[in-house]
Amino acid sequence: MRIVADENIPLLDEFFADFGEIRRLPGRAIDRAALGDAELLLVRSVTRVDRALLEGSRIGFVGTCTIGTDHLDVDYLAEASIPWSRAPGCNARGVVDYVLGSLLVLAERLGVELPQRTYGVVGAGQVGERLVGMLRGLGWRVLVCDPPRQRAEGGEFVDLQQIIEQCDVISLHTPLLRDGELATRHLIDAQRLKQLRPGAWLINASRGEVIDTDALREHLQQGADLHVVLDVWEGEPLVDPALAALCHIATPHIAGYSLDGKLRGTAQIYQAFCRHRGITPTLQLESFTPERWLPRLSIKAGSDPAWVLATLCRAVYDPRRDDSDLRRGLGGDVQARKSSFDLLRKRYPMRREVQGLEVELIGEDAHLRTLITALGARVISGS
Ligand SMILES: NC(=O)c1ccc[n+]([C@@H]2O[C@H](COP(=O)([O-])OP(=O)(O)OC[C@H]3O[C@@H](n4cnc5c(N)ncnc54)[C@H](O)[C@@H]3O)[C@@H](O)[C@H]2O)c1
Ligand SMILES: O=C(O)[C@H](O)[C@H](O)COP(=O)(O)O
Repeated sequence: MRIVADENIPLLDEFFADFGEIRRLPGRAIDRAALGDAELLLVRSVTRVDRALLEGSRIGFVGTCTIGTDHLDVDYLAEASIPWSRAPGCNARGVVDYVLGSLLVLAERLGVELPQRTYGVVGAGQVGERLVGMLRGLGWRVLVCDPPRQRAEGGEFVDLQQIIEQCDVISLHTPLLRDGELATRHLIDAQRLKQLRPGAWLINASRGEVIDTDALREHLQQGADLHVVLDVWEGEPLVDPALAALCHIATPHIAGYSLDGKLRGTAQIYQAFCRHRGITPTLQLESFTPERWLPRLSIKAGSDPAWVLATLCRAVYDPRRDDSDLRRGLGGDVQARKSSFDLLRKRYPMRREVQGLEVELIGEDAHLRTLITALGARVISGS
């Protein structure tokens, strides 16, 4: 069997070489001609998988090693009876680390106490739910908007208008849905931007199109009292330099780019393909996951909780590095800027997740134990 795969999928040989010959290509270069007589297509989010790509091909299974599926024409895949799979939740924790890292940067820059703010999470699936759990675990006030879940479960959800009116920090975690009653394209539009609370923070690590970014740029250019973090952009890989200049943090769609998240994505698609073939999976992700360069930290009971929060998060990830890398690439012509965006993603340095970090707590401190646990790190009692 021949396999065509995005070259940015890690562990391709380890998980898929036994199934056939793998042709690796930049995701944006995978077209009908490149598929040839391949039967298995493995993509990430930058390959549009639709009729134009697949009609007349021999592709019998599509796996996307991502959470998002807006690059797949799932109606066409159903019509053509081509099974497909995605990797739910694979990099959700990385996105949570990104949001937390961004909150720390904004708090420091603006001189704000994070526990005093009201947080609004829009979309409470794999990413949003983890974020809500962490923020509430820290004892912070969080409102959650997720109409599909609200309909299915009832419970304590609010609508988007309440989030806009009551929250100081809004973090977007919906899928990109272009049509229908629940469409999320331009969910945050010019009108909603104007309704945000003065001094609000707006974080988007979902998909660029969830915000009307022309409206956002104009709003910021008019001097709006709004602080913005953008990981995702309308028109990627092209970033609007004028908008980036007005953001506190601007990054090249890497919120979920922890090594753990990427490896999980490949492993989940391997498992899905095994199921599709009726094969029992034999490979385990753990055998391919490298040791962490920083497996453990020690924290003394009685330490300042704000210091502990920042220390644990930044021991693992600080979005300012990615922000600075993106900004360096915004000066050239359109082609150079697109290449820079893609290159930053292709050569992304190894980053682990806060989850999995071991923290030795020296002495007993119930408050710090709760805080460390809320972050997803593992507390080990020290003497
Ligand atoms: N920047 C990154 O690196 C990165 C990484 C992972 C995921 N993402 C994006 O984040 C999105 C969310 O990821 P996830 O794993 O939580 O997805 P998910 O499918 O688990 O959850 C999405 C949630 O959004 C809710 N939702 C749908 N329409 C909504 C609406 N109109 N308003 C409010 N909520 C709505 C759904 O009910 C669901 O609970 C993905 O679809 C992907 O596009 C980005
Ligand atoms: O949907 C996802 O899983 C993320 O947005 C993912 O991290 C995107 O990364 P890409 O597939 O573009 O490498």
